[in-house]
Amino acid sequence: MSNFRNLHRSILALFVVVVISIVILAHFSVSKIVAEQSRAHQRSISPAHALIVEHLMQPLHIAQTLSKSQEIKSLMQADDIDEAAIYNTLSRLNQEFGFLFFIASEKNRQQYYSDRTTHTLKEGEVSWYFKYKDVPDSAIADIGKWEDTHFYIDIKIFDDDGRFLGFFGTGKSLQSFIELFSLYKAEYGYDFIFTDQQRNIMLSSDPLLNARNSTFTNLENLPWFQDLKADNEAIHSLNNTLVKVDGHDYLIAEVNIAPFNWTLHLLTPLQARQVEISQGFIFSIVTLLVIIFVMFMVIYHLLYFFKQDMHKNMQMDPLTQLPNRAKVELRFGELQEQHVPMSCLLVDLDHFKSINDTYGHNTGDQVLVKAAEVLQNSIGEDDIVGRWGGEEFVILLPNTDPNRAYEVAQALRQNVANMNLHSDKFMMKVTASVGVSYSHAPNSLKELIASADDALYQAKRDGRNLVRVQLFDAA
Ligand SMILES: Nc1nc2c(ncn2[C@@H]2O[C@H](COP(=O)(O)OP(=O)(O)OP(=O)(O)O)[C@@H](O)[C@H]2O)c(=O)[nH]1
Repeated sequence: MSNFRNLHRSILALFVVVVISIVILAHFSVSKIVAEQSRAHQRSISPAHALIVEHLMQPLHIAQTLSKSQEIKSLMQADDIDEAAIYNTLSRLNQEFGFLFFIASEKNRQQYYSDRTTHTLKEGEVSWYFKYKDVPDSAIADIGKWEDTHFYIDIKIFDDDGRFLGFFGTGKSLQSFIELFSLYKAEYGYDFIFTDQQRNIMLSSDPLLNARNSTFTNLENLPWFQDLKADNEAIHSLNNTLVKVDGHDYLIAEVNIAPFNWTLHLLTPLQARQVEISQGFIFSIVTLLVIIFVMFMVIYHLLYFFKQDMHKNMQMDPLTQLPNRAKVELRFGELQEQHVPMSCLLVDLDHFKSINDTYGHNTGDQVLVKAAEVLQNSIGEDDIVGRWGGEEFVILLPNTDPNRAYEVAQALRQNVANMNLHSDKFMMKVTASVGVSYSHAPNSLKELIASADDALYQAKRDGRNLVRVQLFDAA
């Protein structure tokens, strides 16, 4: 019963451990996945912001700051435009900041670049100047100079009286953006698409989408946008939209670049993220399965040992720790199968009732334990001693003839009589009577015991503390 309680407790403890492990593991798995995702997101978004700040905002701010300088204003409002002075200023700025700078003068309708080239701003030939001149915005981002496509920031310059003097600005070769984007894409897998308000693609990490000879690709003409349109007529925002580009899933994040009235569409490839997440899940599930498997093995072994233990206990006499009747019968069966001839001894303590009555049941128990020990020590390794019931013990002596069995019985009777049972309170004398039977080929233990019992009865009748033999042979 106590074994069962122990097993019950162990299984309960294991169950609690499994549940706690699963909860902890689930918690750590989710945390790990979230952390991994946040890290990946951070790792890719931060450089995206850095890229926008460094390559779009910084030129804008530099151009805006420089456009407020008196030097630029003076050069542009002079009655006689000093071309040499303009070139000197622009090339000095170019050396200082590393960008291309330009001045587009309203006075003489000429555009001067820091590389000391000039363009005449003739209506009908140069569209941007006349297009942006009349718009209310003071800073405009544009793509132009088609033979070597550039990204331009055009800042309007006015004199102190508010008269329009032209544009001052910076430019950056589109090729340099393409190189930047491809580096970024190779490292983080993200795609960029910058669009203006009409969804014309101004810049993109896909070189095929960038403007060529004043022809812009419109975002709405892209196949994946067409697919979206098929499902949803009016698409105002693409933020958090899932799209399929060339058979791969992408998630779009939109970033508004207010100073240019542009929108950046950041396309996140989901496949890589899915792989990362599924790797995280697979790791967690494998760990979970390993834990469950280990727990299963522990429980399995626990049950196995419990069963062994139970089985052992079920075949043991709890008081004397000798095999009980069932175990003796089992051992007899094994010997019988091998046709082993054997002697059987039935040992009964004499007047045991009076021991109980005189000294109490506990002392009686101690006598039984002591007698069991003496009997065990009086027989050989291959012999079997068990408690047959009450104060009666059975001994099987395989391959032992009646003469030898008689000698063994006499010796153990003597040993019992010599048992040391003295204590401060009493001096006790215990003896045992022994009945011996023998069979060359025993048919059943019952018959063998019955003969030994007859012999034991004779021993009792003849005065106790005696050995009597009754031979028995199976027919
Ligand atoms: N202390 C104790 N006593 C037991 C146990 N099993 C049986 N007994 C007692 O053993 C006694 C056996 O008594 P009887 O069968 O009359 O035999 P006896 O007194 O030994 O007399 P004889 O066998 O004729 O010599 C009974 O009083 C039982 O209660 C046990 O496990 N512990």
